[in-house]
Amino acid sequence: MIAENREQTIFGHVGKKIVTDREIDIIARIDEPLVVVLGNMLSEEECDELIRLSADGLKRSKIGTTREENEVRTSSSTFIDETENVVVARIEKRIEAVMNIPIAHGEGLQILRYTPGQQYKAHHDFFSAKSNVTNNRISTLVMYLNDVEQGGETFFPHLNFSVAPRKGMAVYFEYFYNDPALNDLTLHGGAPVEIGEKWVATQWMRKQRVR
Ligand SMILES: O=C(O)CCC(=O)C(=O)O
Ligand SMILES: [Fe+2]
Repeated sequence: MIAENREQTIFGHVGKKIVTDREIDIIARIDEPLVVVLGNMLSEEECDELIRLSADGLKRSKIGTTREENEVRTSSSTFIDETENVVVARIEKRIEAVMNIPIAHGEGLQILRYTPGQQYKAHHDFFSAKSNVTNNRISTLVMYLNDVEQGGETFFPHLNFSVAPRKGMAVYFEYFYNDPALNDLTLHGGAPVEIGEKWVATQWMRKQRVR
């Protein structure tokens, strides 16, 4: 498809950098659906702080609206609700700038921890039409909080694309296109961790504010 015919995106950044309180690098992008690999999203200290804050709250992940334990995602997860924390507040400001949406549209940062063998099978982050969710998700930022020795890539099977986790880096994608086929192409998952652990922080944004 030629550029002029592209659908409008939420992420408005062009060029090599996004200047926030940090200079974030735009390392790679696929244009439709938009998938962007970002460098220097978080400092090492910020990654460590998010892991530290979540350590107490981690429990086996619950997914979907039924909150049943499920084999689609075998990692442990917790939501960070410490919005008072200065590090969390600073990161949320930066996320707003990168995702180009007020943080009030966000569900709160979710921290996931995968141990060897754990994975998140291919899924969409938006809820299907038949789920009757009115305020659906529209975009995702997955931030890598540590280096994984082997495995744990975020993969997009329809795009033949995958991102290897690297501490401080992130992958952004959006699925608010008029053309449902483009949204469907954002199918993605977290490949099984083979050696080491994998920690990520995910921010999902909704069409309307939630807080
Ligand atoms: O762990 C990953 O690489 C992907 C995480 C993910 O898909 C999500 O949190 O929605
Ligand atoms: Fe996801």
